[in-house]
Amino acid sequence: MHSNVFVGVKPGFNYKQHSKSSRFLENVSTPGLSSNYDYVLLPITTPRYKEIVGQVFKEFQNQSKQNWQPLRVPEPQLQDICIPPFNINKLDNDDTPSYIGLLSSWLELESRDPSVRDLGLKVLLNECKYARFVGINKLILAPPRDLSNLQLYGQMIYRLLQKPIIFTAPALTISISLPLYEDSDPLATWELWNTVRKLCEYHSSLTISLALPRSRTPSYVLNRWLAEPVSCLLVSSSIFASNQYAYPVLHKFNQNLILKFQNINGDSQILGNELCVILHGMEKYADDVKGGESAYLEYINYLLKKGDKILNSNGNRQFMLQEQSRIMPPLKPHSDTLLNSTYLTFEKDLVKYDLYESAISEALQDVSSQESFKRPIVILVAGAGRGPLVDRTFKMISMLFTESEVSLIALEKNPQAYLYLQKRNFDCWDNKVKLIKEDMTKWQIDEPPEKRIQVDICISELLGSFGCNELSPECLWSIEKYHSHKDTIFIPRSYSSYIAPIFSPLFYQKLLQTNRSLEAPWVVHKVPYCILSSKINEVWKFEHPICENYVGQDEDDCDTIKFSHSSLNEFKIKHRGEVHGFVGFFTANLYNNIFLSTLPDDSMVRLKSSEETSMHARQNENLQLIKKCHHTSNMTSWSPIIFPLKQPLSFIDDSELSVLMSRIHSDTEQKIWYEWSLESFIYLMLSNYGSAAAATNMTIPRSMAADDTKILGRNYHLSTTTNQKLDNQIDLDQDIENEEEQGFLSNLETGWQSVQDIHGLSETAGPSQLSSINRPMFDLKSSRALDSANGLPRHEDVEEDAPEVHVRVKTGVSTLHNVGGRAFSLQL
Ligand SMILES: C[S@@+](CC[C@H](N)C(=O)[O-])C[C@H]1O[C@@H](n2cnc3c(N)ncnc32)[C@H](O)[C@@H]1O
Repeated sequence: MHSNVFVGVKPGFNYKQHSKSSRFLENVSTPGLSSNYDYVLLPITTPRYKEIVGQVFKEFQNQSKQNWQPLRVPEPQLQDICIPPFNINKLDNDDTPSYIGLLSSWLELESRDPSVRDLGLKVLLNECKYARFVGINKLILAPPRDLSNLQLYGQMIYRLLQKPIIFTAPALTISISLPLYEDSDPLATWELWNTVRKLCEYHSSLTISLALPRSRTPSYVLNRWLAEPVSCLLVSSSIFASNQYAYPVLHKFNQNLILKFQNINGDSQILGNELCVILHGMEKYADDVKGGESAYLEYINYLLKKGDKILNSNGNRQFMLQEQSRIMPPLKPHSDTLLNSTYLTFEKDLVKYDLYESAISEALQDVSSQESFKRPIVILVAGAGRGPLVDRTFKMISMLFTESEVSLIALEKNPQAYLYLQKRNFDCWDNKVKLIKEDMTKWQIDEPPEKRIQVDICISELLGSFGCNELSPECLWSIEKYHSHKDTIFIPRSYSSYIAPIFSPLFYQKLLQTNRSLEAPWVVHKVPYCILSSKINEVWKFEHPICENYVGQDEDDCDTIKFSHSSLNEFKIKHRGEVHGFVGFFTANLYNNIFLSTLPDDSMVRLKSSEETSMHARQNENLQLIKKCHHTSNMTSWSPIIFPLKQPLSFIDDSELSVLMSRIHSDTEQKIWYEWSLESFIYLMLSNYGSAAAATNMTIPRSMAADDTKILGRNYHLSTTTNQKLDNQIDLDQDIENEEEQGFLSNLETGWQSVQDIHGLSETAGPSQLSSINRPMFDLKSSRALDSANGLPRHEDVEEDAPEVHVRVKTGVSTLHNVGGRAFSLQL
């Protein structure tokens, strides 16, 4: 099995020499290595094309002073192209590498001069046309140079994406190259990308190529990128260290970073987006490392193979299953008839049934030891499906009881599943199971109470991805009301639902693209998302029997009270971002200490406390019920559910999100549904309160502290190679064996340098024809007058000794989603 990550190289060559000799670059690509890589990254056009276009543009400018004419940009000629117009369509078994194209980086798509922008777009179109002709489908584009014009850049990209040359199948992918992060502001490059992507309305042909950093990536930055459509990882030879044998190796944090992308690659294939690791600059240090240029390639191939092995190991069942990523509507087993194939999928999850078996066994033992239970003990499997829980119960009963001591009933409303049960009863259970084809909410309800069957143990699995979303509470209430006594045991005896705000651009993009409702919950399988909060909140809990918990309630109100819940949840979020919705999980207590959990591993969960506890909790933070939870190991039955937001909501550093989640049970409308909404806040510390202008000592979130149009790092800001432990830093080194490193080969290169190298920007002058000679590339200076030490307004601007007031300021609010169940509801 292979993780499907490809390897690409950008060969080192001299553009000028190339343009003179007009040899195609494939002939100068590194000889003898082609079997080790799948792609060659090459510019579409040569510097000669730039010169010709520049000349045409000058003439256009001169001419249009007298007589305006539309700008005509010539298409590249044979001498202007780097990739040959032949031998491109590969045969299936051919392993000659394919091409990834580099679009011209000298264009100024964000220029304030409309004719410069127009020129840029026309050149890009010419290059895309040629790329399509030769069968290239992935093209890398340089980021904007000047962030103050980011909207203009985004506008040009969007115009390009609207052209049939891009979207006609097979669609071209335009991938913007960016450093994975910047030391000075780790989320700045993500923010740049996020702005462009939003301007382009989450266009599915727009992806990113990330230049790997030299230093350890903070985990919150990496997690953000792992949820994005990353098509290429750009690996500069300068980020390699050399091991004790002088071979080039990557630092462990970058090995692990590649492994994480490798793991998620299948998930990002929701876009058909395959990941490619592109090596560049190998020629630079070829003489300094053992094995020369090929050593880099061998190393990357070795790393990816090693990654495949780790991901295919026994502990990673999900990866082995290699299932396609999917977004599905939640099942409605109460009102719909499930398919045979759906049952088959349920039944593959042996872990779940093993846990049920343990719970059943413990419950049976408890019951058998209690005098209060009359014989025969009546056991009901409510919603038996094709019988996996009946199987397990039958097995336990046979071990613990004689035939006359127990009566086993399997109740199922699905007529086809019922046929299956009949066959199994005959084949496997000696016809000893009493089968009932009935809806459990209607079962014997019209019979006089003394004629209704009373059950001692009720076993069910009516749980959805959010716990209560397959109407387990309502269905089991019927059993409780009509068929239980005070000692009836319910398996599960309780289940809780949880939510957390998430960032999931791919999920949002897919819903937009496929015209699916942004107001309905969706079950997502292998769709990357990133939980934004440090905690996951329990929103409500159902316990069986239900009525014990409602002693003293008016019987008439009972249904509504039991099944409707509203929960207001607060989430603190440290780093700025974008919320696309809320992910939902559940845990269930089957019996005694036996639990199922779909919560992610190592999640910190804030448990729902009673009103009384939460009052104390407010007074004393330590009383908060926080617990570390894990996913039930290797349990595959449930994928998370996502409650989307119609409009993603942006928030800044140190924000607080307040989320309303409601479960509404309406007897009059005979349905249940969920509604949700969101508000965002920040806290400000104001002094001289009352004087609106005097906001001092503000706890300014980093994203506000600098002029947000110019927040990226300086002109090739030099990253420090410190290994200092940042908050939230990843430390994934445990499972990678130790490799001796003897320091980096060069100390001077950053992600920006890598992006510059990829586009050949260090070798060419700036776009001289377009009046920007000697201007720094990516001139992303911060412009606001800030105290350089702490990013706050300068001290002289701040009034001292003013009284301080903490203010909670609302920064955003969403609409209420799925009002009245208009997009999604469950029929009773
Ligand atoms: C999630 S499936 C589980 C089936 C089975 N226990 C298993 O583990 O494969 C839920 C089953 O309950 C049945 N079901 C749901 N609501 C029901 C109801 N009100 N009355 C009877 N059966 C119901 C469905 O038809 C389905 O077969």
